[in-house]
Amino acid sequence: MKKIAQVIVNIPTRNIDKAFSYIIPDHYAYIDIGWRVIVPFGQRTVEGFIINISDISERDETALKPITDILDDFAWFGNHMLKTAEWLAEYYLTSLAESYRMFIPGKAGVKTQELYKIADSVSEVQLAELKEASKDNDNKDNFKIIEHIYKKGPLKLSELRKEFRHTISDSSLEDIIKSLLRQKILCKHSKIYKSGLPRLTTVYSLAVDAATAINTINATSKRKPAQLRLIEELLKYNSLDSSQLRQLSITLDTVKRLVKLGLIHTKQVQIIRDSYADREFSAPKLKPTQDQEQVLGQIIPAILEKKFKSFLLRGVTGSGKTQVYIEAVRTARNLGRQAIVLVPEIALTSQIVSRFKAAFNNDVVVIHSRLSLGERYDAWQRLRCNQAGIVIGARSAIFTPADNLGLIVIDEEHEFTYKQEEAPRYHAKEVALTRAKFSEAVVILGSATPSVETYFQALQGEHSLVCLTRRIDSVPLPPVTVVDMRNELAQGRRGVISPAMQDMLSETFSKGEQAVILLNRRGYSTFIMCRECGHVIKCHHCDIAMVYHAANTSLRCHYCQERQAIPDCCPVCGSRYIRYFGTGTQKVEETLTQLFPQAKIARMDQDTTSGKTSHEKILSDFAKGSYDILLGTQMVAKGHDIKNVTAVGIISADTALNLPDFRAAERTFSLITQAAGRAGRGNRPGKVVLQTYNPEHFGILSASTHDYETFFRSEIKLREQLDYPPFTQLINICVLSKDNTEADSQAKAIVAELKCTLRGLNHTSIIGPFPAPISKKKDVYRINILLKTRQLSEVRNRLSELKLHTRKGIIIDVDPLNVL
Ligand SMILES: Nc1ncnc2c1ncn2[C@@H]1O[C@H](COP(=O)(O)OP(=O)(O)OP(=O)(O)O)[C@@H](O)[C@H]1O
Ligand SMILES: [Zn+2]
Ligand SMILES: [Zn+2]
Repeated sequence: MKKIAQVIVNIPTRNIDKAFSYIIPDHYAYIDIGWRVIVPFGQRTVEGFIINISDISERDETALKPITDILDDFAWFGNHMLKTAEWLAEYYLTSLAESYRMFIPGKAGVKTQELYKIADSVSEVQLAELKEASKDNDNKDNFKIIEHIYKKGPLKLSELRKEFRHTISDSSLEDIIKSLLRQKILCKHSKIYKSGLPRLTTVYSLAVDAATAINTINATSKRKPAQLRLIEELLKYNSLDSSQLRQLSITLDTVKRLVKLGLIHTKQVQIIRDSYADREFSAPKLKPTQDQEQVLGQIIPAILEKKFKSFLLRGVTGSGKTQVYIEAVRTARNLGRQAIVLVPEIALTSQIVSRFKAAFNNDVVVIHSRLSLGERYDAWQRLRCNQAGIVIGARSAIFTPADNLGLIVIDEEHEFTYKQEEAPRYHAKEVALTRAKFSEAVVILGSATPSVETYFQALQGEHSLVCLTRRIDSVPLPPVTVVDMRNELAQGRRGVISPAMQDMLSETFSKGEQAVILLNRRGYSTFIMCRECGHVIKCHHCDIAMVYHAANTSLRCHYCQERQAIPDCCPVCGSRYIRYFGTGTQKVEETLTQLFPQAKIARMDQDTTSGKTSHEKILSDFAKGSYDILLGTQMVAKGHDIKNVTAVGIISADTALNLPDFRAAERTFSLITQAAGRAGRGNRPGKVVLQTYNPEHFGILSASTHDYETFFRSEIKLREQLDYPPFTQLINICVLSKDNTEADSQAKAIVAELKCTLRGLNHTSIIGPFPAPISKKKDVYRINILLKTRQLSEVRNRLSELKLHTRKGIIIDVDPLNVL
C-alpha cells in the first residue's frame, strides 16, 4: 500500500510553518523519515525533508501530489538530527525550514533555474504554420525566438538575451516571451540542480597485459612512440587520471586510440577533496600530566559508558586543556564513535587544528568559512563513508550530519561567537547539549573563564565540574601590574603608553623576547566629539558614532560603511575645537615606533586582516619570531600558545565596561584574563601591565590576580539582585521599520498583545518598548521589547501561539547575548 510523507519544504520564508503531505510513489517505496526529496510546491519544484510517514487514505490518493525525486541514496537526517532540528525551531521560535536547513551544507541541496521551452502541446504542423505566418514582418522576431528554442532545447532568459542582443532589445524580448507564454506556445520549465554534487574524474588503466598491448600497437599503428610511452607510464603508475596525463604530456587522442583498441579500461571515480591533504603537521607526543590524568579519569569513563553527560573543564590559561580534548577524542574514536570539536574562529585557532591534525592525521576534517560548497559536501562525505571521524569547525559545525556521535568539545565556551546573530539565533552550546542528549554523547565545555551562566549551571550540578588549577610544569601565572591612568594624567603624563608599560617592553626586547599589546578598539581614534558642546558626529543612517580612519582621513560607519569627510568645525555650534577622541591601533603603533624604533610590529585588527589568510599568516609569522610585538584588538588575546611571549600590555582595559550591557563586567574580566594568559607560557616568566581608569572595579581587580572564583562570587550576587541571567532568562523582541512612528505604534501594539498573552504568569516581566541602543541601523528604526522570565518554556509556548515569529519586521532572540 502507498504511504504519505510529511515534508518540510526548504523555503526560508517565515510564514510557512508546517509540514505538507505528499504521496510516496511505488518506485520510492523504500524511502523513509530523514530523506531529502524533491516535491512540487505551488508553481515551483523544491527540496524537502521527510519528517514523518503515515498510511494513505482514499481521499489523500486523489488530493495529494507525489514526491518527484530523491536527493541522496540514504537518509540525510539521522533520528537525533531530526529531533535536534525540531527542538531548535521550538526553542528559538524560528520556522521549521530555517532550523532543518542548518544541517545542509549551504542550507540547500538544490538550486532551481527557470527555463523556457516549447510547450508539449505545440505540434510540428503548428510550428510550420507559425513559420508561414512569420513571413509577415510583424511576427519575424517571434518566430526567430521559437526557432532558436526549438533547435537548442530549454533556455534561460539570459541565454536568449545573449543570442539576440544585436537584433532584439531586452524589453521587446521580454514582451515577446510573455506573449508566447500567454499563447501557450512557450512554457516555463524549472530545472533543478543538485548542489555540491560529487566531482568525478576518469581513471585509465591497462585492460590487457603489457606484452599484448605492445604487440597490438606495433601491429596496428604508425604513431607508435606516444602510445608506447602511455603503456610504459601505465605500467609504472598502475592507473592515471586526466590531470596526471596532462602532466605527462600525453594527449587524450593517444588515450582514446588505445581505448578503441581495447587495450585500456576507463572508469569514473569520485574525487573527494581534502583541503588539508598536502599539509604536514607535527607536534610532540605528550604524556598526560598528573593533573590531566586526574581530569581524564573522570571524563573517559563517561565516554566509555555511551550515555549523555556534560563536563565543564575549567583550566587556567596554559594548563593543557587541548591535550585533555585530544585524549577524550581518542577514546571516542577507539569506540568507533565520531567527535565534533568547536572552536570560536578557525583563523585564530590554527594551533589547535595543527595539534589535532598531528594527533589524528586524515581522521580530522576541518570546516571553515573559506571552503567551497563542494569542499563542504566532501568533508561531510568523508565522514559518511568513514574516511574521517573528527570534525573541527566554528559554531555551524555543530550541525555536521554525523550519525554516530560520541563526543562534542566546545573550546573557549565563554566566547560570544558561539551565538549566531541571524535566524535561527542559536547558541552552539545549547545545540550541543541537546544534540548530545539525543545521541547519548558526552559534552566537554572548556575555558579558563567560563561564562557566568555555565559556571552557575555546573555549581547546580548540571555539568560535572573538572579543574586544571595549575599551568603545565607548574609554571606560575604572570603577575599583573595595574596602572591607574587617572594618576598618570594628574602627573601630566598623557601618553597612551605608561612608563611602567614602557619599562616592561624595553626589558622584554633586550632579552629577545616578544610582547602582545591589546587594545579593545579599532581604527586610529574612534569617534569625533566637539569639546565645546559635546556633539558627537554620528552616521545619518545608523545613529552610531562614525569612526575616524587615518588611512584615508575620513569617517566611516562600521554598520553601513557610509563615509563622510572630517568637518573643520562643529556642525551644531560652529566651534573649531572638534577633536579626535579615543585611541586606536594605528595611533598606538605610531607611539610604539617612536619609543622602540628597532621593534618590528605586527598589527592585527579588522582593517589589516580583511584579506584571506591574514589572521593565520600574522599569527604564524609572529610565532616564528618575525615580529617583536603583536598589537591589536580582542583577537590578539585568543587561544595562542607562543613560548617566547613573556610580556602582555593591556592599554585600555575598561572600554568594554562602558557598554550598555549587563554582561559588560564579564566581558571585561574574561578579555583581560585571556590576554594576560598569553604571557610566560614557556620556561621564562611572564609579566603583564594593565592600564585602566577603573582600578577598583571588581572585574579588573580579580582579572589582575587571575582569580575566577572571586570574580564569579561578586558577579553572581549582582545578577541575583538585578534578576538577570542565570536567575532569569531573556527574550528580546526587536521591532523594525523604516518609519519611526510606525515602529513605535507597532511596538506598543505588541506590548499590549504580550500583556494579554502572558497574563497570570509569575516571575515574568515585560520591559519596554524602548529604542534599541543602536536605535537606527541602515535607515531602519529599531525598538526593543525585553521579556525577563523564570518560566521560559511557558513563555515560549505562549509566544509560539501568538505566531509573532512569522510576522514581518520582527526579530525574536531567545537568550540574547547582544541587545544592541
Ligand atoms: N602533558 C603535557 N606535557 C607537556 N606539555 C604539555 C602537556 N599538555 C600540554 N602541554 C603544553 O602546554 C601548553 C599549554 O597547553 P594548551 O595550549 O592546551 O593550554 P590551554 O589550557 O588550552 O590554555 P588557554 O586556555 O590559555 O588556551 C602547550 O604548549 C602544550 O603543548
Ligand atoms: Zn559643538
Ligand atoms: Zn551607518
